[in-house]
Order: sequence, then C-alpha cells, then structure tokens
Amino acid sequence: MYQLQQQFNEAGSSANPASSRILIVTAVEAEREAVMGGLGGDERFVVIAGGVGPAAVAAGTARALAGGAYSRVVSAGIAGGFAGLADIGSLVVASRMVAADLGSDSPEGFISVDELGFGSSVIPAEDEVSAALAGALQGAGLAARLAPIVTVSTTTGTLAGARALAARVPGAAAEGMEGFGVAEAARQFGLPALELRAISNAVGPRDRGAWKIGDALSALRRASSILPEVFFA
Ligand SMILES: O=C(O)c1cccc(C(=O)CC[C@H]2O[C@@H](n3cnc4c(=O)[nH]cnc43)[C@H](O)[C@@H]2O)c1
Repeated sequence: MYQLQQQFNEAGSSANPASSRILIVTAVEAEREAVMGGLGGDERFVVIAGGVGPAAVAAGTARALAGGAYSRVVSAGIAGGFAGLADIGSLVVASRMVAADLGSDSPEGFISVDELGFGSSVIPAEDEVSAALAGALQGAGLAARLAPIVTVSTTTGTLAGARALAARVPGAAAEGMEGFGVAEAARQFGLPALELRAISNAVGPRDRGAWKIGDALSALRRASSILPEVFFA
C-alpha cells in the first residue's frame, strides 16, 4: 500500500514538473458547463465531470491526473448549506475537506477513521489560495465564506442528521458528495486541492422540490469567472 502510494507520488511529481494547468472536477455535466461558462474558454483550466460520490470522483480525478500535468485540483459543484452558515445561492470555499461518514457507527456514537487508526478523514485545503479565493469572491460582491465542507456518501435528509453532522464537524458550512474524494486523489499525486461549492438546498429534511439548482449553477458560473485572477494573478 505504502509502495503504491510512493509510486503515485513519484509519478505525480516527475510527470507534472512545472505545469500551471489546473484540473477542476465537478460531479455532473450541468456543473461542468457552469464552470466552463464562467471560465470563458480559458485553456489554463481543464474541467471534467468525474461522477457523483467520493468513489466515482476519486477514480475519475486519478485517471485525469495520470493522463496530464497539473499544478492543483479543484472540486467544484453544488451542495447543501448548513442553516445559518450558507444560504441558497451563496458560495462556500473549503478550509478543509472532511469525509464526515468515514468511520464506524457504534452504540456510543460515530467513531471516525482517525480514531479507529485507519487513516485520516480530513484533508486540509490549500490554505492561502482558498482564503484568497473566498476574499476575491466577497470582493466581487458574492456571498461567500471559508469553512469546512463535509463529504458524505448519503446526503443528509433529516433535521437530526443535520444536527449530528454539525456537531461532528464544528463550523461545517456545506455538504457535498465529492470534495474529499477529489482531494484524496490529488493528495496521492502530491498535489494541493481546493473545494468550491454553490448552495442549492439546505442540509436537513429532504425536499428535492425546494432545491434551487438554477440559482446554484448561476452562482457557480459567476464564481468560476473569478478563478483565473485568483490562480494566475
Ligand atoms: O437535476 C439537475 O439539473 C442537476 C443539475 C446539477 C446537479 C445536480 C445534482 O443532483 C448533483 C448532485 C450533487 O449535488 C451535491 N449536493 C447538492 N446538495 C447536496 C446535499 O444536500 N448534500 C450532499 N450533496 C449535495 C452532491 O455533491 C452531488 O454530487 C442535478
């Protein structure tokens, strides 16, 4: 396992010497189109739809990284927002990507993979760049915050679930299904990762009809138009 990781890291650093291209990974095509629309054909970015959920998107990200040279990786898409922290149509930039359901349930409660001693459920985001991105979004008049973003395999669908998750990851502002998967693939290639999410719905009781996907995709498109000045200023 360690050897495999070393090979990935070596492949990552030797195959990607001085590339400044940035890989952006969404889950689905509609998100990819929103990001592409904001970037306006900027060829310094490659945008792929890597699939829904941490496993599919990690595999898709790793496949893309194995086939090209990149300087960093961004997970982008729509997400649920935690009440009082991220309203529909607003943006969240991850301070860290947290695999919030990676661990074990028990009669005493959830035990994270960290506590179990099997690895880490937290990947820090590229911090200065993430802070700069959040600041640039705010400077452009967009509602944006820098906060932990959780990744789950099952979207939260109850108030009790939302409360439990908020207690497990204090300060978490958004819930998606891919950020940690993208970040883990990037980590294994020795690359920094960021996550940018536009809020389409509230984390809590499931109400698919209330999702404002159009608003979130518009916000994602506007946010994406700011990426070049943040990454290549
Ligand atoms: O139906 C559509 O037109 C459509 C357009 C863009 C995206 C979708 C999706 O359903 C994407 C699924 C994607 O959304 C993220 N997401 C959104 N809200 C939540 C949430 O409350 N909890 C977790 N994940 C959420 C997630 O990352 C999925 O990959 C549909």
